[in-house]
Amino acid sequence: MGNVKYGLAGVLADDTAISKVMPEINSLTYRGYMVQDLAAQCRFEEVAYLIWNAELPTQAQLDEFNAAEKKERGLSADLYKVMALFNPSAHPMDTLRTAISFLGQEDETTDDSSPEGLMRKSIRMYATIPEIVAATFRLRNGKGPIPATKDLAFSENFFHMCFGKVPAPEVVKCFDISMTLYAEHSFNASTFTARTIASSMSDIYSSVTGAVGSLKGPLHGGANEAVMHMLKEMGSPEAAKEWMLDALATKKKIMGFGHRVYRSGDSRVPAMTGAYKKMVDVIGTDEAKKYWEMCRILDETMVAEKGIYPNLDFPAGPAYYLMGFEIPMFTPIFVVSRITGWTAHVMEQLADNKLIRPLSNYVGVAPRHINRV
Ligand SMILES: CC(=O)SCCNC(=O)CCNC(=O)[C@H](O)C(C)(C)COP(=O)(O)OP(=O)(O)OC[C@H]1O[C@@H](n2cnc3c(N)ncnc32)[C@H](O)[C@@H]1OP(=O)(O)O
Ligand SMILES: O=C([O-])CC(=O)C(=O)O
Repeated sequence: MGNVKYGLAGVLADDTAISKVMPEINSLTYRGYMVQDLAAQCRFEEVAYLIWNAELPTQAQLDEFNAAEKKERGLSADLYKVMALFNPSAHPMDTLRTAISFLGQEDETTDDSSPEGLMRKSIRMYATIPEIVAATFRLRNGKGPIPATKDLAFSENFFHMCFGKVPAPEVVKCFDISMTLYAEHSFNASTFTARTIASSMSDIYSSVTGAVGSLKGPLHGGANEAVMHMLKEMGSPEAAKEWMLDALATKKKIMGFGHRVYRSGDSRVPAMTGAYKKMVDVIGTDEAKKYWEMCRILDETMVAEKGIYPNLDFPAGPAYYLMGFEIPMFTPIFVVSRITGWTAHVMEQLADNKLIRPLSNYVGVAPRHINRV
């Protein structure tokens, strides 16, 4: 109605120099670098540095950055106590949201929004969120947390904290690529949530806590879990095409397909699918081949029937499953990466802040009086 842009579709809400989604050249750039190049040639730590500092690091800068991350590691005894009280059947996104909120209230500098203060808290969350997610994974399975080790790089350390060992290089590479691809994506719903919260001059932990709540939804980050539930429901490659045709006939949304900005394919999907395929070949089990084949059939059928392409959540979901993560851990793993983009946007918002407060188009009853006298 009128000038309302429902879902803010097509609205330019602010400027950003962090990333650019470029459907016209089927790419996405972080600080000007093509995400495909970053995925192929850089480790996630370098990408995190780039997102925050606008340039790729020299070796000396990277060493300093990694040392700063390692220094911020470690969860407090109080946070472990709180985590032990969580409802064991709660979704890990709910417990992660609460844990990040807890990090905020225990930080004496929460309200320091100087550039240095914001960067320190961003690095603190980048260091501690993987620990929270890994500890959650183990506690859910009746096992004690495994502390981080300073000898391993970011992705290897995450596997170590989850499983007590590091898998084959192709598996680690696939995970590291997923971290790079998930790190940042302009004004998606969770990032916009983070910026909106920051715009009232609230603190960065509040922004991230709100962003976690937004990412959880199945139309956004929660889709990587929904994809895997869908694959399990259909069960086999033989059933995949029929399942999808039935779903489309009954107007069901197919999880992991479609995107608000990309209309002819998500630029991150080829890099993620390539890494997923290499991992399938190395693992080589019937189960790995089965899910790969199901994905191939679903992709082919959806494009042929509706002209709708997979988004990053489509290959990422089964890739995480194959790495050994249970389904409710997939969206928290997305957070391990997206903390970089969210916090970069909070810093950008606060560097030149204007309160985010759009108008609404009122469609309720016309003005009226109470006539009690
Ligand atoms: C990391 C990420 O967050 S990526 C996104 C992850 N989310 C998903 O995978 C959930 C499934 N996908 C969707 O729900 C949607 O594609 C969204 C939410 C991502 C984008 O939604 P919008 O930009 O609002 O697109 P919209 O819903 O208007 O879709 C346009 C048309 O394509 C159809 N469509 C879009 N996605 C799908 C889908 N996954 N399955 C079936 N039909 C779809 C819509 O029904 C609509 O059809 P219509 O014009 O006949 O009504
Ligand atoms: O951009 C979006 O709307 C959703 C998305 O792909 C992301 O956040 O990575």
